[in-house]
Amino acid sequence: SPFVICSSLDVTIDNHSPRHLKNNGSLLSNQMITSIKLHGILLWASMGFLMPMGILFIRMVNKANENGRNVRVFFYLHVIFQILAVVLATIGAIMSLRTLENSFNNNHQRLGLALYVAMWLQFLTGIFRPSRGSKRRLKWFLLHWILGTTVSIIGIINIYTGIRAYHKKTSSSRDSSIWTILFTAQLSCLVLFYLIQDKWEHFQKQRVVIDESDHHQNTNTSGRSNDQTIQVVTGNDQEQKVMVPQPCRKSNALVNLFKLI
Ligand code: HEM
Ligand code: HEM
Repeated sequence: SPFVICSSLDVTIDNHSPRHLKNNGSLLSNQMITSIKLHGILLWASMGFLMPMGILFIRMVNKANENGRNVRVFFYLHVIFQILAVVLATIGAIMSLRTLENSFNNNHQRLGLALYVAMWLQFLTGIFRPSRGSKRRLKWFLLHWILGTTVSIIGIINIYTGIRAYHKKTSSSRDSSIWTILFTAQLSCLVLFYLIQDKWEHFQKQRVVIDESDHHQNTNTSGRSNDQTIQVVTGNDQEQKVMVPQPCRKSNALVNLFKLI
């Protein structure tokens, strides 16, 4: 029909113009597809991998030995990964704003734009942090924690919606479902990594704990191995507090915060 001839002519003559994308986006130039792929790869690498990895590294500080060196290594890993994440996402942002439609008429695009802004805000809060122990540090940590976690989670959601948008635009169902599965597999690896590092000391202590209980069974005939008490002598002589040792709870800054409140 004349319409088909006309629109295909349009495509061949005006290959790089975004004009023909307006008709529900089914006709895409090769250049546009390449731009979208590059956009997807950059933002996947940034918000789908580097950013969550950076967060995992700073969480490992809590577990790191008190020798100071490890702590600093994990802090630098946090900063390096977040700098890389911001650089890649910013390149992806500039690229997509220059080559894609800029219509911002769906959630992926609007949420994406908000993410670019929030990510930069987060980066700036990271750089301008008050020193540990100062008054503003607690408020800073709350902001950095909430904004950082939110950006990372919404970033992950936006990668899923991005893969869907890619599928809609290119109508290649096989392509998009495999990327969804791959991304989910990669996220599962990150979660596994988090769980392992969280339990690492526990794994290493397995033998020690068994040895200890053997020791108690041999020496402690009463069978109660945990009957030590600590007596706290207060100013008032009559009043003595008897405290039974509690098993150590793992805590992090947020738990400490709630204890404070
Ligand atoms: C967290 C990561 C991501 C963010 C922040 C993000 C952000 C954006 C933004 C702001 C736009 C609009 C650009 C413009 O029109 O100027 C856009 C469009 C688009 N993005 Fe993403 N994106 C992300 C991940 C992905 C991924 C992994 C893919 C998969 C290939 C993808 C595919 C697309 C597609 C196909 C469009 C075209 C417009 C549409 O129909 O939605 N995005 N993205
Ligand atoms: C967009 C980039 C960034 C994101 C998404 C991010 C995210 C986070 C998150 C979620 C935490 C809390 C981890 C936990 O659960 O304990 C955290 C902690 C921290 N971040 Fe970032 N961060 C970013 C950039 C930076 C930068 C650039 C710096 C410094 C130059 C920085 C310094 C810190 C420090 C010092 C902590 C530990 C605070 C404490 O435990 O007292 N962050 N970050």
